[in-house]
Amino acid sequence: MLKFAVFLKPYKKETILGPLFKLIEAILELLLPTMVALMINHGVGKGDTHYVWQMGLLMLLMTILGFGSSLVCQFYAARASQGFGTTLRNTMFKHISSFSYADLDKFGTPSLINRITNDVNQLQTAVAMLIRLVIRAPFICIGAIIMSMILDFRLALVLLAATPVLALILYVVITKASPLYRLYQKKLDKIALVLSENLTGVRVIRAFAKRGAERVKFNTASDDLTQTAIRVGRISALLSPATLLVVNGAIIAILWIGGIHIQYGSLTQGEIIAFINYITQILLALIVVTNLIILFTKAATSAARIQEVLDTEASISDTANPVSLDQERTSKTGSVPAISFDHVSFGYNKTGQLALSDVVVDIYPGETVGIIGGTGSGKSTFVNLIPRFYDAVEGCVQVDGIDLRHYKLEQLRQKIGIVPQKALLFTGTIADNIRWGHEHATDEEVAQAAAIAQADEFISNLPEKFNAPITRGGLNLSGGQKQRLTIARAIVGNPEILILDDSSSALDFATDAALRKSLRENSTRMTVLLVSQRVSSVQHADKIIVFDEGRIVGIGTHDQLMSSSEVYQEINRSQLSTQEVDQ
Ligand SMILES: Nc1ncnc2c1ncn2[C@@H]1O[C@H](COP(=O)(O)OP(=O)(O)OP(=O)(O)O)[C@@H](O)[C@H]1O
Repeated sequence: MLKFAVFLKPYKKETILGPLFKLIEAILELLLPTMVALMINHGVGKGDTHYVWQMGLLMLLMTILGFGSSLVCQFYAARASQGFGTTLRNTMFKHISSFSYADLDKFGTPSLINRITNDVNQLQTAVAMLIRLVIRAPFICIGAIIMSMILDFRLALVLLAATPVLALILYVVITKASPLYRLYQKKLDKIALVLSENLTGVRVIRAFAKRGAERVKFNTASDDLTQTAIRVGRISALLSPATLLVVNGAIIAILWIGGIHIQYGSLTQGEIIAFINYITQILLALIVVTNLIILFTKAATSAARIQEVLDTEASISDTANPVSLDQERTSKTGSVPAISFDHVSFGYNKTGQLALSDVVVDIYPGETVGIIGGTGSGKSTFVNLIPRFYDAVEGCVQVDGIDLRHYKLEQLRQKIGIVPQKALLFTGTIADNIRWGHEHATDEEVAQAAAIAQADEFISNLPEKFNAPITRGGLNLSGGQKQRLTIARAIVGNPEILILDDSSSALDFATDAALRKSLRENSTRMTVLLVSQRVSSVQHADKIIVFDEGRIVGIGTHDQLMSSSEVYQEINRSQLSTQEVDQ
């Protein structure tokens, strides 16, 4: 947890002054029982009302001063802990943003959300408690023991004897509770996963009448979490009563021994009352300490989960010596392929099955290439390697004759416009969303991109046209409208390579054909990769790559493949009527 101290650096003042003010309060609190003893022995005992008033007033002043110090400490603690939480959250967010797809897959989105919210909150609370109580509680414990020793050393020994028993209880509880806290956080991740799947897939769940089954799934995950929480609670709940038992046992022993001392006149009544006050202070401080220990055990689990994220180096990052623009320009001359796959293999799981095996293909500048194959045959994986969303396990992928790993990621991705399979838009206007592809695009460029993407017609029917708002994720648009906007977003920046990953699946045949025609006319210098399951979408491409079980099983034009590739013929036979092919 010490590693996180760096996030408190900007709050040095608060972290130092906060506990100091709490210390002032603790010192004042420690003096009170001795003052009560003096008041009883010298004031009440001797009937000196003036002395009683004097001491009473002094005690009142000390209480007010203590209260003020406590308030200042609370203020500093809130400032430092909130600032700590914000900086940590921002750092995590920045770090997670650099993650590759593979890194994101490793943690899973729900777990990352839990870590950046729940776990950071846990640490934030721990920081606030650290400033407020971590010095105060042990100080009160030790201070009260010292003050009791000053009052009567033999009686204080009873308190000291109770200490190892308390330490043993703490040790047992912490060793038992720690693994359970880790388990608890994992179960919380599971709940987040079920919840996010349910909320994002609510339409599908309803359409398939799966609400009952999903409710059972959620209840099971929720019960599982509850059971773990109860196990954690049972163990943690032992701590306070066990502490109370030991300390109350010590109080009984002190009262008994103290009574004997009073009989023999070696202890005054005021002293025994002060003694009991000190024991109560110790007891309260010990309860705080035990709760702090529970809190810090939880925080340690959260800290480990956060550290795991921060320690994960982005598996895809910029090279130390990226290619210069000059090198890039020189490499483009001659007959260098725009994209080249040289014996590339790739698997999502290092030990698992390969999603791409020994892929060899060259795609030349300006070519329109269709990519076709059955579901799960590796089409999306193939195109996802080009913007370096994933790195090849074997072989090498090149763009303009340069290994992808030698590009600056930003430089590489600026060359590529990608339309993902799942059309996702962001809150804002239609124009804002299209400008994601080119921040400084003029209104004309935005309109032109929309026209190429066949989106102009539906946009012109909207009252606010390009300023029409898009709600979260593009919920207020149809699937086809969203797809057309994502296409406009990809082409507005006039990329050198345009990848359309099955992005016309929600378009009708006429719109799909119009889109392809308009792309052909407006992207003569662009290299276009058209992933599709429909033969009609790719049949006019300069060449078509056929995938089957992660391997390329055919490359050629539609006519060549119709006579040479069995897989292509089979796809063609199985899915399309002659009219569709001819469109
Ligand atoms: N993120 C992932 N993690 C693990 N395996 C994956 C992941 N994405 C895809 N796969 C697996 O890789 C293989 C190829 O998937 P890919 O998405 O490339 O196929 P596809 O041809 O694009 O299919 P579709 O046309 O259905 O989109 C499949 O077996 C799939 O299960």
